[in-house]
Amino acid sequence: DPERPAHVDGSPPSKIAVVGAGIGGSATAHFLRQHFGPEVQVDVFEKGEVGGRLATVTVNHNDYESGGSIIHSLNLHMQEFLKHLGLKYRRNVAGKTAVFNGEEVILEETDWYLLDLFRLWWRYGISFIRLQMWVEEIMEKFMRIYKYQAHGYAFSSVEELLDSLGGSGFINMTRRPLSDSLLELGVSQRFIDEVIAPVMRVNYGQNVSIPAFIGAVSLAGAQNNLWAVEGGNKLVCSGLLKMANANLLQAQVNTISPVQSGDSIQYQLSYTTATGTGTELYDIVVLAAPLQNSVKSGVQFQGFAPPFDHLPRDYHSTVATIVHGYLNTSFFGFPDPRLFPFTSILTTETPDVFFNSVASVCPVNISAGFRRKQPQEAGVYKVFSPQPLDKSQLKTLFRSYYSVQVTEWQAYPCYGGSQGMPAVELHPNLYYLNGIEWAASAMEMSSVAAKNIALLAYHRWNRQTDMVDQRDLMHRIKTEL
Ligand SMILES: Cc1cc2nc3c(=O)[nH]c(=O)nc-3n(C[C@H](O)[C@H](O)[C@H](O)COP(=O)(O)OP(=O)(O)OC[C@H]3O[C@@H](n4cnc5c(N)ncnc54)[C@H](O)[C@@H]3O)c2cc1C
Ligand SMILES: CC(C)=CCC/C(C)=C/CC/C(C)=C/CSC[C@H](N)C(=O)O
Repeated sequence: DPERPAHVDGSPPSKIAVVGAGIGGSATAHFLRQHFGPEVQVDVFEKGEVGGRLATVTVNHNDYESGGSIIHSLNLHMQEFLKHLGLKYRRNVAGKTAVFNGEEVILEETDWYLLDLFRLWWRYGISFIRLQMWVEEIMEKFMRIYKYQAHGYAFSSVEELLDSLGGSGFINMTRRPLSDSLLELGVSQRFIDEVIAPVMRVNYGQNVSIPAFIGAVSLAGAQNNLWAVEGGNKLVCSGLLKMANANLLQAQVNTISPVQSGDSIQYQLSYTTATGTGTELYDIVVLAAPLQNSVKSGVQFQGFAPPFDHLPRDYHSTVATIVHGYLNTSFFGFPDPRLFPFTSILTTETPDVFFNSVASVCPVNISAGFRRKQPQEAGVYKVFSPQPLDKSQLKTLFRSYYSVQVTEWQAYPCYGGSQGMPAVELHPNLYYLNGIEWAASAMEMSSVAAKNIALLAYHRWNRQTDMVDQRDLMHRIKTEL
């Protein structure tokens, strides 16, 4: 690559910038430190709060997750972070889920696993077993990434990364509607409408025409082996920045422009802080914030055009409303709240249903002896909806309430369509992390992308082409010591 500056003398970079201190940017800072060593200066720019889409709100002296909340037991980067940081797991407190179609509860969990299985089989045939096997197989292939990354392999694009894990099957899954894949698998339309669609609504606020790959990730997020971080998931971000010995700059990056200096290229970042503006030069830059207009990162590129004709479609608005009050169980067909057995209600795709889900939520610090509130008591609930709830909608869901806190997120990509993934390499030493969200948006996906970019930046800097985009990695790593 003639454009790429040679660092054949082996000199390490002296300054690296990361834009964004969500889980993607914080994990990038951590992995960059691991790979480039203790000498390099790592500056992390954050215009808002450390954590980004990992955030909490306080209700009645307790904190609750308002953004990214659950982590899968096989999300190994997130697990590693916890171990390194000495943070603790917070397990999901068991509770029962039901599906509501706007008029009545059409599916409910019971206390008996066998009875639930029997009911599912009775209603949907063997759809749920087929589905479980499908998700397991995808998870198993996805987990190859940890081995590849442990061996130091990197990928120059999201497509290359997915291809190495699941071949063209994975790439096709990013382009094909979930419903088509499931019907082909033999999953019944009724199961799709009554189970799959409600899961897609609660997790990604979208319908079953989202691509099959993100659909599979969403289904993994509905399994029962989930956890969160005691004290709040955002603690991982602040912990990683500290462990990486990164300099956190409370500033909005406005422009990034390449500057030729001798044989090499550096990047000038211009930024705004609370007290003024500044510029700074870096050898390597990682952009760990979505670039779509609706997300308002505000970053402009000057002096070059990044290699996307146009960015894929926009981000999807999801509103998280945290209510402290009394659930109106009558609305779900249970006039006596003492007889309401559910902690989460999911909804089907029905025109009049104005919310995606409502669930009783636990605080991020669960003390010993914690118990969920009964529906006849005042409790804390999280409602996901595409639009902010108006007064009458709140009155429909709650008999009365003490407080309402609303967070409007530009939450995840608007999935669908067959656009490709945004590039990872925007310029020789300028990388973009959040393209991976177009395959699937989750904490672990940003962490996988962070490790990949740190490895890629390291190999590119040292011109180690044999560690990038290698084929047949399963076979190769078996033969490596
Ligand atoms: C409501 C909700 C629920 C979710 N639930 C889950 C879940 O249960 N499990 C799961 O795994 N995932 C979940 N997710 C998805 C998950 O939260 C995201 O995929 C993940 O947090 C993305 O992290 P990130 O660091 O890549 O991006 P972000 O968290 O968006 O971080 C980007 C950061 O960059 C900063 N920034 C932007 N522009 C600039 C600039 N110009 N200069 C400086 N800083 C800038 C932003 O302020 C932000 O802090 C959920 C998301 C939402 C919104
Ligand atoms: C990346 C892989 C392989 C698995 C991740 C599975 C996972 C944890 C998916 C979560 C998806 C997601 C965006 C959930 C949002 S809503 C979460 C929860 N129901 C809530 O109430 O906040």
